[in-house]
Amino acid sequence: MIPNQTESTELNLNTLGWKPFFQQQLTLEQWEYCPARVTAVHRNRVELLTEQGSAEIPVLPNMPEIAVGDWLLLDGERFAALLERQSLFRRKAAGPGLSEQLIAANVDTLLIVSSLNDDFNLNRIERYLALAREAEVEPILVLTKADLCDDADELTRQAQRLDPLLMVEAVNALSDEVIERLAPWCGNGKTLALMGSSGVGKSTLVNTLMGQETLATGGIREDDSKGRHTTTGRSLHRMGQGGWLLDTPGMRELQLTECEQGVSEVFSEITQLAEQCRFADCQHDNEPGCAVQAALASGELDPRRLASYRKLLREQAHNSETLAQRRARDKDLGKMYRSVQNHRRSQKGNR
Ligand SMILES: Nc1nc2c(ncn2[C@@H]2O[C@H](COP(=O)(O)OP(=O)(O)OP(=O)(O)O)[C@@H](O)[C@H]2O)c(=O)[nH]1
Ligand SMILES: [Zn+2]
Repeated sequence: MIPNQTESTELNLNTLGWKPFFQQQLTLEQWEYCPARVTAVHRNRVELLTEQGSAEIPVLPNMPEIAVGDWLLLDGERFAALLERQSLFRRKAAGPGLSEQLIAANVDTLLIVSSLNDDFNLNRIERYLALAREAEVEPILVLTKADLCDDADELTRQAQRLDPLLMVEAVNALSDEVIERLAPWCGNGKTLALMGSSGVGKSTLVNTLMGQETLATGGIREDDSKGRHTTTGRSLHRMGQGGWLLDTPGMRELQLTECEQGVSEVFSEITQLAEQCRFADCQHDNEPGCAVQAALASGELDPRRLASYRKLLREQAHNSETLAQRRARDKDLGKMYRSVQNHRRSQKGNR
């Protein structure tokens, strides 16, 4: 594969998103290997970027499952190791097989995109926040269509109340001002992903953030020889300011699976109250000594928050059920194999 000119001249480990977290994982002998960032995962090959430019390796049966954004080590042109991930988005795979699907690895920041028109919905924002927390990625809330909204300030305040530490940016996604507002998360080596429902302005944001670089690197879409738009296989795109935009269809429509921890973190005030309930298994309905009900009664806790918390817990439980069941089965099977092996070993020993 011929390396793209722009890329090969600008790429180094820092611009690719390499961090001390990855460096620290290397064993002495691995210092000789070449670190490579995964830009696309296909059924039988993985596309990569190294300091030397684009590369490709085949997917072999003995390799671990690889996600876009992963860091690999190459021994020459061969896969040598997958480095531990700093963050990971995953979901239950579609179809009859109940396996997990890796969506995106080593994302630094998740842009939660929500528009300030009819789409504005605190419960939905909370769902995305739970996904970000579960994946251990810093969320930034981007409220689009500020130019079309009369009460942008009030809605921004409502969103900010979800979490005083959350970065909230109300923007016009069509304007270049966005580039400056989001610059802290788009710089050299930073990896960004975005999530949000249909029509909120995700593509618009992507186009604005990609800027001229879209043309320089091939970007999200390329014209084929007949002038038609074709989507390239690559899911990791260089932004105008040097960062990377990780954009896969799976990322945009991620569901809550096995997200209990993430949900608890987003609703930390409820989790903390629940610890003060008299009964450890309190359902916060009519039990005596329920701190959650007491906080509702005193006005300290917003009833919307409790309803949203319960809904998200139910949702994630429903989506995870089959996965959890499958895991339990695997565990039982593992136990059986081990006990059979132990039995065989002890029989051999007796001979
Ligand atoms: N005035 C204004 N229009 C916007 C803004 N953001 C998006 N739009 C418009 O809203 C429409 C939908 O935006 P898209 O970027 O296609 O939305 P999307 O989230 O990518 O939608 P899907 O592709 O369905 O997921 C387009 O017509 C945009 O031009 C904004 O901040 N201000
Ligand atoms: Zn309670």
